[in-house]
Amino acid sequence: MKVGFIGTGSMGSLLIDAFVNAGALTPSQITASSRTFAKAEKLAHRHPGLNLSLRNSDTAADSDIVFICVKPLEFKCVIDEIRNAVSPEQIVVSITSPLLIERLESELPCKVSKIIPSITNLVGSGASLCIHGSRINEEDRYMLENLMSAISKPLRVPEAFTRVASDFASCGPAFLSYFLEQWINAGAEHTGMDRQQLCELASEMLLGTGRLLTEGGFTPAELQSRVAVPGGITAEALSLLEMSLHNVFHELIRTTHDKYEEDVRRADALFSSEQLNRQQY
Ligand SMILES: NC(=O)C1=CN([C@@H]2O[C@H](COP(=O)(O)OP(=O)(O)OC[C@H]3O[C@@H](n4cnc5c(N)ncnc54)[C@H](O)[C@@H]3O)[C@@H](O)[C@H]2O)C=CC1
Ligand SMILES: O=C(O)[C@@H]1CCC=N1
Repeated sequence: MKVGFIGTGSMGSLLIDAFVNAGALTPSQITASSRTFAKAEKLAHRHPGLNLSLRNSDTAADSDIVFICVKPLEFKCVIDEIRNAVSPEQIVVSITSPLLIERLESELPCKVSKIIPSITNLVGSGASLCIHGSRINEEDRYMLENLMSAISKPLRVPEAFTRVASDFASCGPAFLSYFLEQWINAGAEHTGMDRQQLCELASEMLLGTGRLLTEGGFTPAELQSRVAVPGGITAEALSLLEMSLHNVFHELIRTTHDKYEEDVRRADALFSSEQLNRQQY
C-alpha cells in the first residue's frame, strides 16, 4: 500500500511521524509534498527512504490513499491540482472537517473519506473521527480504519456531528491544556510552589483521570461524587466552578459551531464561484 500526504505542516508531519513510529507504514511507502518544500525535506531527513515530490499531482498519482493535510481555504488549490491525477479506485482523505463529503465527491472522480485526527494520535492515543463517502466500500473502510487504529481509536461519526465530535477529540487537548495552564499559574502565584512541579502533578492527574474514564468504568458524574466528600473541600470548589462556568460550555459549543459554519461557507464558496463562472462563460 502506498500512502501520500499533501501538506506537511503540523498535522501532516504528525501523522507521518505517528504512522512510521508505530510501524504502520515504512518511509518507503510514503510520498509527501508541501507548499513549503523544506518542511517535507525535514521529514525525509527524519525518516530515510521517505519519497518527496515537488508536485501534489505526483503525490496523488503515486498513492493508493492520499491524506490532504491543508487548511480549509487551501483545499480548493489542492483539489484543482490533483483532480486529473486520481482515478476511481484511489482514496482521498480530508483531515479537515469543513470540507463536506458531498463537495469532495462532486469535485473528485475517486473515493473520498474524512478522517479527523487529533494531536493525541502522536502518542498512539485519542480518537480519530471517520466519515466515509458513498463510494467507500467495506474493504476500503477496513483498510482505512485499520491504518488509523495503529495510532488512534477510530470512531465512525455521522457528518452532521463532525463538529461536536471534533470539539472533544481534536480541539479538546487545547481546551483542557488552557484550563490546566490557568490553574497551574494560579497555584504557583498563590502559594509559591514551583510551576514545573505543579505541571507534573496536573499531567499525572489528567492521565489517571483519563484511565479511570476509559478503563476504570467511571462516568464524569461518578468521579465527581466519589472525590467530593460531602461537606468537604472538593465540594466547596465544585460549587464555585458550577456558578462560574455553567454557561461557558454552551458558549463554547456555539463558538466552535459558528466558526465551523463560516469555514464551510467560505470553503464551499471558492468552488461555487468557479462553477458559476464556468456556467456563465
Ligand atoms: N492542529 C490540529 O490539532 C488538527 C488540525 N486538523 C486540521 O488539519 C489541517 C491542517 O492543520 P495544521 O497542520 O495544523 O496546519 P498547518 O498550517 O501547520 O499545515 C498546513 C500545511 O499545508 C501546506 N500547504 C498549504 N497549501 C498547500 C498546497 N497547495 N500544496 C501543498 N501544501 C500546502 C502549508 O505549507 C502547511 O505546511 C487543518 O485543516 C485543521 O483543521 C485536524 C485535526 C487536528
Ligand atoms: O483549530 C482548528 O481549526 C483545528 C480543527 C481541530 C483542531 N484544530
